[in-house]
Order: sequence, then C-alpha cells, then structure tokens
Amino acid sequence: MSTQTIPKRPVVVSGPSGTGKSTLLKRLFAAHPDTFGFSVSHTTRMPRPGEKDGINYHFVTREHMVKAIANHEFIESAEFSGNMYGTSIKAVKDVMDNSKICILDIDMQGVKSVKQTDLNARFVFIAPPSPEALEERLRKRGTETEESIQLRLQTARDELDYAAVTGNHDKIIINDVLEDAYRQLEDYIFCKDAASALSS
Ligand SMILES: Nc1ncnc2c1ncn2[C@@H]1O[C@H](COP(=O)(O)OP(=O)(O)OP(=O)(O)O)[C@@H](O)[C@H]1O
Repeated sequence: MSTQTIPKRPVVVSGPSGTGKSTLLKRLFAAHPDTFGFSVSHTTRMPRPGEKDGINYHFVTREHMVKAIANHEFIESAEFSGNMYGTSIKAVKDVMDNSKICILDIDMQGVKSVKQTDLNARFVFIAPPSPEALEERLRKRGTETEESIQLRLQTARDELDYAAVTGNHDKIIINDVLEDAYRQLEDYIFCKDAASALSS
C-alpha cells in the first residue's frame, strides 16, 4: 500500500438486492481488517443477555427514537417485528472520529438521505451485468420466496433508473466477474482510479 492518505469519507455502497454487495464487502473487510468501521445502529428493542449499549446497539426508547427521526438525526430507520431500528448520522461520524472508513450498505432511500447530510460521503453503485443475471443470483441464493424475488426485481428497476442519472453516484461497478468487480471496488476506495481521484 502506498503512503497516500486514504480519505476517511464514508463510502455508501448501494445496488439492487442480489447484486453482490455483501459478497464484495465481506471480501473487502477480510482483506483490510483495520481500515473499516461499522456504525452502531439504534434500536428500541431490549438488549439480549451479553449485549452492550453503544457496542451492539444504542438501546433507546421509542419516544427518543421518534423524536430523533423527526429531528432529522437519522439516515434510515425501519420497523421490524414491533421494534424500531436505524442508523444515525452521529453513529457514522463516530466511526470517522475513530479514524476508520465507515461503509454504509444501504438502499436508494438511504442514499438520498445521506446526500441531505453533511457526511460528505462517496457513493458506489454495484450493478448486475443484466436483469436476468440478477434474477438468477437471487434464485440461486435460495433465501427468498417467489413474492420476495418479484418485489426485489421490481425495486431493482427503480434503483437502476436512479443509478443511470449522471451524478447520483461517484462510481458504478458492474459485478459480472467477481474478481474484476472486487478490484474496481478496492481501487476506488483506496483512490487508485481516476474517478476517486476526482471525487476525493
Ligand atoms: N460476480 C458474481 N457472479 C456470480 N454470482 C455472484 C457474484 N457476486 C455475488 N454473487 C452471488 O449472488 C448472490 C447475491 O449476492 P449477495 O448476497 O452478496 O447480494 P447483496 O447485494 O448483498 O444482496 P442483499 O441486498 O439482498 O443483501 C449470492 O449467492 C452470491 O454468492
């Protein structure tokens, strides 16, 4: 690795479900174990035995979370089985303060939301080689029902339309051959390609 300073700007990685984000990120984290940090999410659910506040989650009341969301303190939030979960802007800043690059694997709404903040993030979109390949990956993964696959493919169309607009992302990587896509991601994050040199 060169001595060039790597920007600590958060990197937002988005793309349709099944396009390979988790696969690429898992590899990135394994290859660079000390470079990246994760933002600690908030939740209104009770801590499970052994879970620590501020480590596993920021455990907060529903009242606190509702107020903070109304106050635009959150990038994204959602409700699952009666509990609220979300990522706050401060949680991302905490990662930066710790001299780590925060990677945010979020959806299109999350991307738009990050753009409204002062996080000065870089935006990477992971695209499938084709809609057919995306469908095949979702089916092969074997984690979704037919209904869920259809929903994901429908959402993918909107995400691809959004990504087709110049300027919405700083870097678009087509995840066809995994090895090639991984190299492009790594090069972009570590500023070894032209696009990142311009945007950092
Ligand atoms: N370049 C590739 N070629 C073929 N298959 C791939 C490639 N990249 C990932 N896959 C496979 O595609 C499937 C979907 O990948 P993955 O789970 O990483 O997607 P994701 O974008 O993280 O999805 P989600 O948003 O739903 O979490 C996995 O089974 C993975 O092994």
